Order: sequence, then C-alpha cells, then structure tokens
Amino acid sequence: MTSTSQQYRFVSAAKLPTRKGEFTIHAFVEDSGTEHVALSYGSWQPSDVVPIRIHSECLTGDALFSTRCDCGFQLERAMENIVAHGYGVLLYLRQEGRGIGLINKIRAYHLQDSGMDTVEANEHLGFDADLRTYDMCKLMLDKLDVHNVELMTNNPRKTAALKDLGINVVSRKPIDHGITNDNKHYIRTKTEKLGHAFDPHLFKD
Ligand SMILES: Nc1nc2c(ncn2[C@@H]2O[C@H](COP(=O)(O)OP(=O)(O)OP(=O)(O)O)[C@@H](O)[C@H]2O)c(=O)[nH]1
Ligand SMILES: [Zn+2]
Repeated sequence: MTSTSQQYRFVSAAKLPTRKGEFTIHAFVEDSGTEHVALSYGSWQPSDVVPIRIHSECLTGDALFSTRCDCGFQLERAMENIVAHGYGVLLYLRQEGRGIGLINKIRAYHLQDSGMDTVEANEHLGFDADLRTYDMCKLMLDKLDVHNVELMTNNPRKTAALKDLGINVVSRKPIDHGITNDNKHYIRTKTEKLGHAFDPHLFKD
C-alpha cells in the first residue's frame, strides 16, 4: 500500500502471551525503517465490527509506568477491553511523542516542568502540536481482515483519519481511564487545545 511518501509491508506474525491474555503479534515495516506492530486477539468474520485501539508509542507511559500522561493506563485498559470482548486488535504505532520522538518529548517535558503546556512546549521546540499520520493503519487492518471497527479513543483526528482511509468506523468507545493529579493538566490541554473528547469534570481541580 502506498501513502503520499511511504510504503508499508507485513513481515511476520507470532504468538504473544501477555499478562492480559494470549495475543498474536504482527510485524510491519515502513520503507523508512520504522517498525509497527498489531496485536490481535481471538477471531472474527470480515463483516464483524471489531473493537480496535490505535495506540501511539509512549515509552515513558507504556513501559516505565509514568503518570505524566494517560498512555500506560489506556494501553492496559484497551487490551483488557479486547480480551473481555473476546476479540479485537491493538495497533501499536511507533510515533513516540506524537511524532517528535523520545528525546524531543523529554525536551518538551523539561519545558513543561517550567510551566508550558504540551502544545506550547512542542511549538517552542519548532514542532506542530501533533505530527502523527495514520496511513499505515489501512494496510495493517486489511491484513487482519478488519473493515468495520469500534474505535477506542478520545481523539477525533483518529476517527477522521480512519474514515478517510475507507475504514468503516461504526462507533467510538471513550477511553478515559488513568486520570491522575499528575496528568490532569495534560488531559485538560488535550481537551481544550487538541479537541479530545473528555468530560471536563474529569480534570477539574
Ligand atoms: N510531544 C509530546 N508528546 C507527548 C507528551 N505526552 C505524551 N505524549 C505522546 O502522546 C502520544 C499519545 O497521544 P495522546 O494525545 O495522549 O492521546 P491520543 O493518542 O491522541 O488519543 P487517545 O486515542 O484518546 O489516547 C504518545 O505518542 C505519547 O508519547 C508531551 O508532553 N509532549
Ligand atoms: Zn504517554
């Protein structure tokens, strides 16, 4: 499959037992060398509505238990939802720091420690607020025979991007697990500046 600038291909798949259940991990690579994975659980028919999560890499939240953001909580909850449903897919996209990379995200954190919000920090470093693209999702979902989805997200850009790719987004499931005192401000900024669909009472001081 092609996008404006990248080609993607499927490489291999293998069993992935996890603390949440036994998934299968599917490996994909872009021409640029960027590697993405999809985790699938259970089985479905091509006409079924499949619960999916499109998760953007966050080393600090997903692997290091950071509470600066809600990523780790959402990752866990998405996998739990999929297992509870009996089938589903998690696309784990290597777009760390909303596409600016890990080192730049830490630079952005440093600026946030001095009072900037997440959007201001990105802009101060010379980046747009969100550099992510979702073109690779089409190949990944086609490969898994997923055409109709219930999307677990609060981010309206993800819903729009999937629709633009021709994927039938039947419904959206909010995923607002993991709001803590450490990340309330971050959630507020996502809601007020990036259009995420959180209920304001969740991040009220
Ligand atoms: N640039 C930057 N990226 C961050 C920051 N905190 C978390 N991230 C990255 O943000 C991405 C997750 O994006 P979010 O805006 O939290 O959530 P989302 O994926 O847009 O939306 P949901 O589907 O609702 O979770 C991950 O790639 C994180 O690494 C930050 O302060 N600055
Ligand atoms: Zn995060």
